[in-house]
Amino acid sequence: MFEQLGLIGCGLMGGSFALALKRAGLVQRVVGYSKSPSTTDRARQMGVIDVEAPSALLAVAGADIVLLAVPVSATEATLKAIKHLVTPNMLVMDVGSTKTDVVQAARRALRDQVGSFVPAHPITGREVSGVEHAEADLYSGRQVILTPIERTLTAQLKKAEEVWTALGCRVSSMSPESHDEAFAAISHLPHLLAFAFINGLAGQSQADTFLSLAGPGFRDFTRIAGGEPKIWRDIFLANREELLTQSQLFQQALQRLEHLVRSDDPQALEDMLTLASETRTHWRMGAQRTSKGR
Ligand SMILES: O=C(O)C(=O)C[C@]1(C(=O)O)C=C[C@@H](O)C=C1
Repeated sequence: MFEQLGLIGCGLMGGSFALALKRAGLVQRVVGYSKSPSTTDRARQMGVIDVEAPSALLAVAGADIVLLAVPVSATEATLKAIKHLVTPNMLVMDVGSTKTDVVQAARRALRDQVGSFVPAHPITGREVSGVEHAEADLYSGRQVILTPIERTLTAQLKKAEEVWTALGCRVSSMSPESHDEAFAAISHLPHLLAFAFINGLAGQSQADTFLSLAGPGFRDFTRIAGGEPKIWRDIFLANREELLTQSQLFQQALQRLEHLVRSDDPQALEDMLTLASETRTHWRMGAQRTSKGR
C-alpha cells in the first residue's frame, strides 16, 4: 500500500506503528528520525526502522506516509520542519492525545498543505515509554479517533481510515473540540487524579510503610501514574480548560461522597456506590462487545 513511512519519533507509539504497518505488509521501507540519536539507533537495531534519518525533513523525503509520534507540544515545530516536502499525495498523521491544539498547530505550520494532515488519536498506550517497549499489537482492536477539518483532503482522510482499519482498529471521526471535551473526562482527568493520589501519599511521613503493603487494587488504580511526566505535562496544559472543568465536577462528586461517609446514612452511601459500580459494569460490557475486551 505504501512505499515509505517517514516516522518522526521512534518511541513506544511510533515504533509500534512501524512494526504494525510492517507486519501487515503495508509498507516497504521505514525511515525514522528521533530527537535522540541513540533512540533512532536502537530502533534500527531492533528492526523497527530500516534507515536512520539525520533530520525530520530527511525522514519525510521520498515518503508517501508520515507519522508524527512526538509530544503534542512539539507538533508545530515538527510540521514546520517538514512543510517543504509535504505534498497533496502524502498522508501525514499524528497520534497526539489532544486535538484542538494540534489542529491549530497544523494550520499555522502547514498552511497550504494542511489538507494532507489527518489528525489521529489511537486510544492505546502504556505506562512505559521507549522503543524497547514497541509492539506490533499495540494498536490492534483499539479505537482510533480522527478529527478532520474542512480543508482535510478526502483522499487522505479515506487513506487514513484504511490504514487504521487494516491495523485492526475501529475508526470514527469527531470535531477536535468534542474530542478534547470527551478525553478530558475519560483520560486526562484519570491521569491527573492518579498523579495527585500518589503525590498525596508520597507527602505522608509513613508513605514507605504504606506502599510496602499495597496490593492489586493500588496497582490497578495507580498504573497510569507511571506515565511519562513530560508527555502528561504537555497534555494537561494543552487541554487546560476542559481538564479544569472535569476536575471541578470530580471534586463535587468527591465532596458528595465525603458528605455521605461523614453522615449516618449508609443507604444513601450504598446508592452512590451502586450507581458508580453499575455505570462501570455497563461500560465494560459495551467495551467487551465492541473490542474483545481491549
Ligand atoms: O493505557 C494507558 O496507559 C494509557 O494511558 C492509555 C490512554 C488512556 O488514557 O486510555 C492514554 C493516552 C492516550 O491518548 C490514549 C490512551
